[in-house]
Amino acid sequence: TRPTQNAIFMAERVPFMAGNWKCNTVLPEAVDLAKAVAKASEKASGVTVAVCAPAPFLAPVADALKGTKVALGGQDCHWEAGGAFTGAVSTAMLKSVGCEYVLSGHSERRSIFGDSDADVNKKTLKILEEGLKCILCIGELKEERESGETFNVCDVQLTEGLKGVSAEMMKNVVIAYEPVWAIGTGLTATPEVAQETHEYIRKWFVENYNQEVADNVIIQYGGSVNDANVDDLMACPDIDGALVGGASLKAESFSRIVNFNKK
Ligand SMILES: O=C[C@H](O)COP(=O)(O)O
Repeated sequence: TRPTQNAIFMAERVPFMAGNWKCNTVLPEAVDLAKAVAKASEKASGVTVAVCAPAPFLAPVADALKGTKVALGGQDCHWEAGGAFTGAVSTAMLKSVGCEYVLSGHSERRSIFGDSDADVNKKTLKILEEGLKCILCIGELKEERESGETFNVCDVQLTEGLKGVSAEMMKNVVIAYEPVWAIGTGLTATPEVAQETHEYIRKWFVENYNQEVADNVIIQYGGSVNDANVDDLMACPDIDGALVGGASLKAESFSRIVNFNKK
């Protein structure tokens, strides 16, 4: 565990590694991958592990993960409880198949499927209302980084995404900082660049919530995390885990990520 600097609350943030399989795998591959992740996680101590599987495979993946330490997550949800919303997945559905986590505001949902900050907020609130944990994804585009807008983008996405989320509710929220220019590109942010934004995000929680929330909130980094860069990223004081896309599809790589070397 990694103690934070504030001695008053003695917060200890347990590193959290989540694989986001996105729109990949077919059923047998998904089940095999889940089993491999479960096996790799057996020997990993002091780390929380989850996989966000494609919606059609959540139930069989849940079966494959039963009795293991790997939690299950959904990749997206609708903000309505249910009804005539063809193609949508409700939080009740996700809960009923054994999900503990749901992603909200992943950059691909924002950019490809048009999720606005208001939509992301509604999804976040619904996930929490359902009693699930929300991984709220934020991050800037390449142009925004180049024009010095990174912190401003994070501020807006946090402010809008967390509207109506109390300090108490924050116990069930994880933040995933994913600079969009680093997702699936092989262009990982350097540990220094990632740490700078993570530190900004943690301070944002001091200013907009309180020190206790800031000390306890898990902030994952996402964007081309792999077996070669995970140790350096995890050595940064404000990086508490990773949201992993491509490398989570390879059992060997994700296994190495889950069993990162603590520096
Ligand atoms: O949700 C995961 C992120 O989008 C990162 O994807 P990536 O590891 O393939 O860059």
